[in-house]
Amino acid sequence: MKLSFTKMHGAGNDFVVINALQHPLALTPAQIRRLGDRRFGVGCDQILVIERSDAAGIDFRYRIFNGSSGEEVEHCGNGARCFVRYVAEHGLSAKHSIRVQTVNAVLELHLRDDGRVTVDMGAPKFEHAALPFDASGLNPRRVNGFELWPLEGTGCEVAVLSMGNPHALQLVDDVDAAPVLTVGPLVEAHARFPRKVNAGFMQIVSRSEVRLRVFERDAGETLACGTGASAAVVAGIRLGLLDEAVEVHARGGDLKIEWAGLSVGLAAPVFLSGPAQTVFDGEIEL
Ligand SMILES: N[C@@H](CCC[C@H](N)C(=O)O)C(=O)O
Repeated sequence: MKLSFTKMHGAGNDFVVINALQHPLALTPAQIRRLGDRRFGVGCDQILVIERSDAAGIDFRYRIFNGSSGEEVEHCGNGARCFVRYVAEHGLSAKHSIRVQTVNAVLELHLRDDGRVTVDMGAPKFEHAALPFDASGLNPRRVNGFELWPLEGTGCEVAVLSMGNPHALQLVDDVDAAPVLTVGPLVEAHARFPRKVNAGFMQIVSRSEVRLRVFERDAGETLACGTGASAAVVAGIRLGLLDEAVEVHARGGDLKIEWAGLSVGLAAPVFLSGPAQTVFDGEIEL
Protein backbone atom coordinates (compact mmCIF):
# COMPACT_ATOMS: atom_id res chain seq x y z
CA MET A 1 0.00 0.00 0.00
CA LYS A 2 1.36 3.43 -0.95
CA LEU A 3 0.59 6.07 1.68
CA SER A 4 0.81 9.87 1.24
CA PHE A 5 1.78 11.86 4.31
CA THR A 6 2.97 15.27 5.47
CA LYS A 7 5.87 15.65 7.90
CA MET A 8 5.28 18.48 10.40
CA HIS A 9 6.66 19.69 13.70
CA GLY A 10 5.66 21.89 16.61
CA ALA A 11 8.74 23.21 18.43
CA GLY A 12 10.67 20.13 17.31
CA ASN A 13 8.08 17.55 18.45
CA ASP A 14 7.62 15.90 15.05
CA PHE A 15 4.71 14.20 13.35
CA VAL A 16 3.66 12.22 10.32
CA VAL A 17 0.21 13.56 9.42
CA ILE A 18 -2.13 11.38 7.37
CA ASN A 19 -5.31 12.57 5.71
CA ALA A 20 -7.87 9.74 6.01
CA LEU A 21 -10.89 11.90 5.18
CA GLN A 22 -11.60 10.31 1.79
CA HIS A 23 -10.27 6.82 2.39
CA PRO A 24 -10.71 5.39 5.90
CA LEU A 25 -7.47 3.85 7.07
CA ALA A 26 -6.83 1.03 9.52
CA LEU A 27 -3.07 1.00 10.08
CA THR A 28 -1.67 -1.94 12.04
CA PRO A 29 0.62 -1.20 15.03
CA ALA A 30 3.53 -2.56 12.91
CA GLN A 31 2.76 -0.09 10.09
CA ILE A 32 2.55 2.77 12.61
CA ARG A 33 5.91 1.78 14.11
CA ARG A 34 7.40 1.67 10.60
CA LEU A 35 6.17 5.24 9.94
CA GLY A 36 7.68 6.33 13.25
CA ASP A 37 11.03 4.59 12.69
CA ARG A 38 13.80 7.14 12.04
CA ARG A 39 15.98 4.60 10.21
CA PHE A 40 13.63 2.21 8.40
CA GLY A 41 10.62 4.52 7.97
CA VAL A 42 9.84 8.24 7.89
CA GLY A 43 10.68 9.03 11.50
CA CYS A 44 8.57 10.98 13.98
CA ASP A 45 7.48 11.11 17.62
CA GLN A 46 3.77 10.68 16.84
CA ILE A 47 1.50 9.83 13.91
CA LEU A 48 -1.62 11.98 13.54
CA VAL A 49 -4.59 10.75 11.55
CA ILE A 50 -7.33 13.11 10.35
CA GLU A 51 -10.69 11.38 9.99
CA ARG A 52 -14.25 12.45 9.20
CA SER A 53 -16.70 13.00 12.01
CA ASP A 54 -20.45 12.71 11.60
CA ALA A 55 -21.14 14.17 15.07
CA ALA A 56 -23.00 17.50 15.23
CA GLY A 57 -20.71 20.49 15.86
CA ILE A 58 -17.52 18.44 15.37
CA ASP A 59 -15.37 19.18 12.30
CA PHE A 60 -12.95 16.24 12.35
CA ARG A 61 -11.74 13.24 14.33
CA TYR A 62 -8.14 13.51 15.50
CA ARG A 63 -6.33 10.25 16.30
CA ILE A 64 -2.84 10.10 17.78
CA PHE A 65 -0.40 7.19 17.87
CA ASN A 66 3.02 7.05 19.54
CA GLY A 67 5.45 6.24 16.73
CA SER A 68 7.74 3.90 18.63
CA SER A 69 5.02 1.69 20.16
CA GLY A 70 2.13 2.02 17.71
CA GLU A 71 -0.20 2.62 20.71
CA GLU A 72 -3.10 5.06 20.36
CA VAL A 73 -2.98 7.89 22.93
CA GLU A 74 -5.47 10.40 24.24
CA HIS A 75 -3.92 13.79 23.60
CA CYS A 76 -1.03 15.60 21.94
CA GLY A 77 -0.82 19.38 22.29
CA ASN A 78 1.90 20.06 19.71
CA GLY A 79 0.14 17.67 17.36
CA ALA A 80 -3.13 19.57 17.78
CA ARG A 81 -1.40 22.76 16.59
CA CYS A 82 0.02 20.94 13.56
CA PHE A 83 -3.42 19.46 12.92
CA VAL A 84 -5.05 22.91 12.61
CA ARG A 85 -2.23 24.19 10.38
CA TYR A 86 -2.60 21.13 8.14
CA VAL A 87 -6.35 21.71 7.86
CA ALA A 88 -5.77 25.37 6.87
CA GLU A 89 -2.90 24.66 4.42
CA HIS A 90 -4.85 21.91 2.66
CA GLY A 91 -8.07 23.93 2.45
CA LEU A 92 -10.00 21.32 4.45
CA SER A 93 -11.90 24.04 6.31
CA ALA A 94 -12.14 27.82 5.95
CA LYS A 95 -12.82 28.22 9.68
CA HIS A 96 -10.24 29.82 11.95
CA SER A 97 -11.57 27.75 14.86
CA ILE A 98 -12.22 24.05 14.48
CA ARG A 99 -13.58 21.47 16.88
CA VAL A 100 -12.04 18.00 16.85
CA GLN A 101 -12.95 14.77 18.59
CA THR A 102 -10.08 12.84 20.17
CA VAL A 103 -10.37 9.40 21.70
CA ASN A 104 -11.61 10.91 25.00
CA ALA A 105 -12.36 14.64 24.51
CA VAL A 106 -13.45 17.45 22.19
CA LEU A 107 -10.79 20.11 21.57
CA GLU A 108 -11.08 23.63 20.16
CA LEU A 109 -8.20 24.71 17.95
CA HIS A 110 -7.67 28.32 16.80
CA LEU A 111 -5.45 29.55 13.96
CA ARG A 112 -4.38 33.12 14.79
CA ASP A 113 -3.56 35.94 12.34
CA ASP A 114 0.16 35.81 13.25
CA GLY A 115 0.29 32.15 12.13
CA ARG A 116 0.63 30.72 15.64
CA VAL A 117 -1.98 28.29 16.84
CA THR A 118 -3.80 28.29 20.17
CA VAL A 119 -5.35 25.11 21.49
CA ASP A 120 -7.97 24.84 24.22
CA MET A 121 -6.43 21.78 25.89
CA GLY A 122 -9.41 21.18 28.17
CA ALA A 123 -9.28 21.16 31.95
CA PRO A 124 -6.60 19.32 33.92
CA LYS A 125 -7.83 16.40 36.00
CA PHE A 126 -6.41 15.73 39.45
CA GLU A 127 -8.27 12.53 40.44
CA HIS A 128 -5.77 9.69 40.52
CA ALA A 129 -8.15 7.43 38.59
CA ALA A 130 -7.79 9.76 35.59
CA LEU A 131 -4.12 8.82 35.01
CA PRO A 132 -4.35 6.25 36.68
CA PHE A 133 -1.97 6.64 39.66
CA ASP A 134 -1.84 4.23 42.59
CA ALA A 135 -0.99 6.26 45.72
CA SER A 136 -1.81 3.55 48.25
CA GLY A 137 0.48 3.66 51.28
CA LEU A 138 2.32 6.81 50.14
CA ASN A 139 2.60 10.00 52.22
CA PRO A 140 2.66 13.11 50.06
CA ARG A 141 4.41 16.37 50.94
CA ARG A 142 1.98 19.28 50.62
CA VAL A 143 3.17 22.58 49.15
CA ASN A 144 0.57 25.34 48.97
CA GLY A 145 -2.04 22.58 49.51
CA PHE A 146 -0.92 20.56 46.44
CA GLU A 147 0.68 17.13 46.78
CA LEU A 148 4.15 16.00 45.79
CA TRP A 149 4.38 12.20 45.87
CA PRO A 150 7.56 10.24 46.62
CA LEU A 151 8.14 7.56 43.97
CA GLU A 152 9.96 4.52 45.34
CA GLY A 153 13.18 3.61 43.56
CA THR A 154 13.49 6.87 41.64
CA GLY A 155 14.71 9.32 44.30
CA CYS A 156 12.18 11.91 43.14
CA GLU A 157 8.84 13.32 44.17
CA VAL A 158 6.24 14.18 41.58
CA ALA A 159 3.03 16.12 41.09
CA VAL A 160 0.55 13.96 39.19
CA LEU A 161 -2.24 15.11 36.89
CA SER A 162 -3.96 14.27 33.64
CA MET A 163 -4.27 16.51 30.60
CA GLY A 164 -6.31 13.74 28.96
CA ASN A 165 -3.04 11.78 29.06
CA PRO A 166 -1.03 11.09 32.25
CA HIS A 167 1.79 13.30 33.58
CA ALA A 168 4.22 13.17 36.52
CA LEU A 169 6.12 16.40 37.01
CA GLN A 170 9.18 17.03 39.15
CA LEU A 171 10.97 20.26 39.99
CA VAL A 172 14.68 20.50 39.26
CA ASP A 173 17.27 23.23 39.87
CA ASP A 174 18.87 22.98 36.44
CA VAL A 175 17.04 21.28 33.61
CA ASP A 176 20.25 20.79 31.59
CA ALA A 177 21.77 18.76 34.42
CA ALA A 178 18.54 16.88 35.22
CA PRO A 179 18.70 13.05 34.88
CA VAL A 180 16.03 12.99 32.17
CA LEU A 181 17.48 10.03 30.28
CA THR A 182 18.14 7.88 33.36
CA VAL A 183 15.33 8.77 35.80
CA GLY A 184 12.81 9.57 33.03
CA PRO A 185 12.40 5.90 32.00
CA LEU A 186 12.08 4.82 35.67
CA VAL A 187 9.23 7.28 36.21
CA GLU A 188 7.64 6.49 32.82
CA ALA A 189 7.36 2.77 33.61
CA HIS A 190 6.86 3.03 37.40
CA ALA A 191 4.45 0.44 38.81
CA ARG A 192 2.40 3.25 40.42
CA PHE A 193 1.29 4.23 36.87
CA PRO A 194 -0.38 1.13 35.36
CA ARG A 195 -0.75 2.82 31.93
CA LYS A 196 2.72 4.41 32.17
CA VAL A 197 3.23 8.18 32.38
CA ASN A 198 4.91 11.16 30.70
CA ALA A 199 7.75 12.33 32.97
CA GLY A 200 8.39 16.10 33.13
CA PHE A 201 11.39 17.93 34.62
CA MET A 202 10.76 21.65 35.23
CA GLN A 203 13.18 24.40 36.26
CA ILE A 204 11.45 27.56 37.52
CA VAL A 205 13.13 30.67 36.10
CA SER A 206 10.60 33.23 37.39
CA ARG A 207 6.86 33.34 38.10
CA SER A 208 6.21 33.64 34.35
CA GLU A 209 9.04 31.59 32.81
CA VAL A 210 10.16 27.95 33.09
CA ARG A 211 12.50 25.56 31.32
CA LEU A 212 11.12 22.09 30.68
CA ARG A 213 12.24 18.69 29.43
CA VAL A 214 9.84 15.75 29.06
CA PHE A 215 10.58 12.05 28.78
CA GLU A 216 7.42 11.05 26.95
CA ARG A 217 5.56 7.82 27.41
CA ASP A 218 6.52 5.47 24.55
CA ALA A 219 8.55 8.15 22.78
CA GLY A 220 11.58 8.95 24.97
CA GLU A 221 12.73 12.54 25.39
CA THR A 222 11.15 14.79 22.76
CA LEU A 223 12.20 18.34 21.89
CA ALA A 224 8.89 19.68 23.24
CA CYS A 225 5.67 18.27 24.69
CA GLY A 226 2.47 20.33 24.64
CA THR A 227 0.51 18.31 27.17
CA GLY A 228 3.72 18.12 29.26
CA ALA A 229 4.05 21.92 29.19
CA SER A 230 0.38 22.28 30.17
CA ALA A 231 0.72 19.80 33.04
CA ALA A 232 3.97 21.38 34.28
CA VAL A 233 2.54 24.90 34.38
CA VAL A 234 -0.69 23.77 36.04
CA ALA A 235 1.34 21.94 38.70
CA GLY A 236 3.60 25.00 39.16
CA ILE A 237 0.55 27.25 39.60
CA ARG A 238 -1.02 24.88 42.13
CA LEU A 239 2.28 24.73 44.03
CA GLY A 240 2.16 28.55 44.27
CA LEU A 241 5.29 29.02 42.14
CA LEU A 242 3.85 30.42 38.88
CA ASP A 243 1.43 33.07 37.64
CA GLU A 244 -1.45 32.43 35.23
CA ALA A 245 0.51 32.99 31.98
CA VAL A 246 3.88 31.27 31.58
CA GLU A 247 6.49 31.06 28.82
CA VAL A 248 7.84 27.50 28.57
CA HIS A 249 11.28 27.05 27.05
CA ALA A 250 11.67 23.55 25.62
CA ARG A 251 14.76 22.30 23.79
CA GLY A 252 12.99 22.66 20.42
CA GLY A 253 11.29 26.04 20.95
CA ASP A 254 9.01 28.11 23.13
CA LEU A 255 5.40 27.47 24.10
CA LYS A 256 2.99 29.64 26.04
CA ILE A 257 0.60 28.21 28.63
CA GLU A 258 -2.30 30.07 30.26
CA TRP A 259 -4.45 28.68 33.05
CA ALA A 260 -6.79 30.65 35.33
CA GLY A 261 -7.53 27.66 37.56
CA LEU A 262 -6.84 29.39 40.87
CA SER A 263 -8.99 32.45 40.07
CA VAL A 264 -11.94 30.91 38.19
CA GLY A 265 -11.84 27.31 39.42
CA LEU A 266 -9.84 24.13 38.82
CA ALA A 267 -12.10 23.16 35.90
CA ALA A 268 -10.81 26.13 33.86
CA PRO A 269 -9.34 25.08 30.49
CA VAL A 270 -5.63 25.32 29.77
CA PHE A 271 -4.59 27.28 26.65
CA LEU A 272 -1.47 26.27 24.73
CA SER A 273 0.06 28.50 22.03
CA GLY A 274 3.10 27.93 19.86
CA PRO A 275 4.48 27.27 16.40
CA ALA A 276 3.36 24.59 13.95
CA GLN A 277 5.28 24.00 10.72
CA THR A 278 5.19 21.81 7.64
CA VAL A 279 8.52 20.19 6.74
CA PHE A 280 7.73 18.18 3.58
CA ASP A 281 5.19 15.98 1.83
CA GLY A 282 6.02 12.41 0.92
CA GLU A 283 4.86 8.94 0.00
CA ILE A 284 5.88 5.62 1.51
CA GLU A 285 5.22 2.02 0.53
CA LEU A 286 3.96 0.16 3.61
N1 LIG B 1 4.02 15.07 22.24
C1 LIG B 1 2.78 15.14 22.86
C2 LIG B 1 2.26 14.03 23.69
C3 LIG B 1 2.15 12.72 22.91
C4 LIG B 1 1.56 11.57 23.68
C5 LIG B 1 2.40 11.09 24.81
N2 LIG B 1 3.67 10.55 24.39
C6 LIG B 1 1.61 10.06 25.62
O1 LIG B 1 1.85 8.85 25.45
O2 LIG B 1 0.73 10.46 26.39
C7 LIG B 1 2.30 16.54 23.19
O3 LIG B 1 2.75 17.51 22.54
O4 LIG B 1 1.44 16.71 24.03
